[in-house]
Amino acid sequence: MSSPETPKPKWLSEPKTAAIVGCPFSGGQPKPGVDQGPINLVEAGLISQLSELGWQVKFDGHHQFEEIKASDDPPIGVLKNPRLVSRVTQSVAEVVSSHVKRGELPVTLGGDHSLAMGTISGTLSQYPDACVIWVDAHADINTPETTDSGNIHGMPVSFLLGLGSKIPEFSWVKPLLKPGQLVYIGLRDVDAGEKRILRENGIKSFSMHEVDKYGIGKVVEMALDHVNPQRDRPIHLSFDVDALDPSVAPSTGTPVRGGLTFREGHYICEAIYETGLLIALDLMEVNPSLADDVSVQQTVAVGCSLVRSALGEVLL
Ligand SMILES: NC(=[NH2+])NCCC[C@H](N)C(=O)O
Ligand SMILES: [Mn+2]
Ligand SMILES: [Mn+2]
Repeated sequence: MSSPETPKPKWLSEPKTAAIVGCPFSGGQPKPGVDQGPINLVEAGLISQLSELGWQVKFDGHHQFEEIKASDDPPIGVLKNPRLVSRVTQSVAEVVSSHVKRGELPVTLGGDHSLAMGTISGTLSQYPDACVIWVDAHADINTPETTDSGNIHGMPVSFLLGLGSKIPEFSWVKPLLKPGQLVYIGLRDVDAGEKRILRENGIKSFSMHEVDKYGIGKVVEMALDHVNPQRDRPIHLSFDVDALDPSVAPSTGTPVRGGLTFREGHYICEAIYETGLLIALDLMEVNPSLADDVSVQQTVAVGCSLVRSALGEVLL
């Protein structure tokens, strides 16, 4: 493959360093267990796997988030666990920002996808014109007005874009993301209100329909052409493991059939690595308490291999 041609990353320091940000957090959705995702990914050997790829790996342990008792965190409107999600994602934003600032590549392991409110805020605070490639079955762009579930993992993108009513609890989230900086791949379960938001804001998305129609190679190229036409902007890749088909990654909270194959998921990561522009990576929504042991192992292994692909593992 093309490892010799991979451009030297302009934004990463030498020796190239990956900073693992383990986020055992489940407050953005109702199913327990997703907080164990990062613990399982690290136990499966992710750190040594990345070292073998030639990265210095920094891991300061999984983040300990302050706890807020459910009774102290009643819903704000329909938003569930709002204070907890706000405080956790704010602290994640600070950690990610400090790694990006030092030229380290933060690899944030979720945990649920509300965490991306923090990771992307952190990246954009250092590189305001970075682009975001969001790989997911879902658009996670509900506002407090459109959400049916009240689960904040279905809303981080709208907060980052500054859409919807302003919730004082989340006033730390600055609307740093502009619609043209964002592109989706893998969508197939998008709520009616979200479809309207995507349309009204002209947000580019490649659903599974386009993946079927054009093939993943062309889709990634078109996605990059949209957010990064000159291939000169840093990239934040936010990968929700439920983008993969449930037959590939069964242990996740909101599986949707008809997803990316094993290779399509890895191809996205490989192609983004090849740009030499990746500065931050999220791997979210691995939930080891859902499904049987074999499925859990399979999902954790796929999670590790997606991260390896994004950090330069090649087939040949
Ligand atoms: N990160 C995820 N898995 N999000 C699923 C979101 C599902 C649904 N659209 C909601 O807003 O509740
Ligand atoms: Mn999802
Ligand atoms: Mn998601």
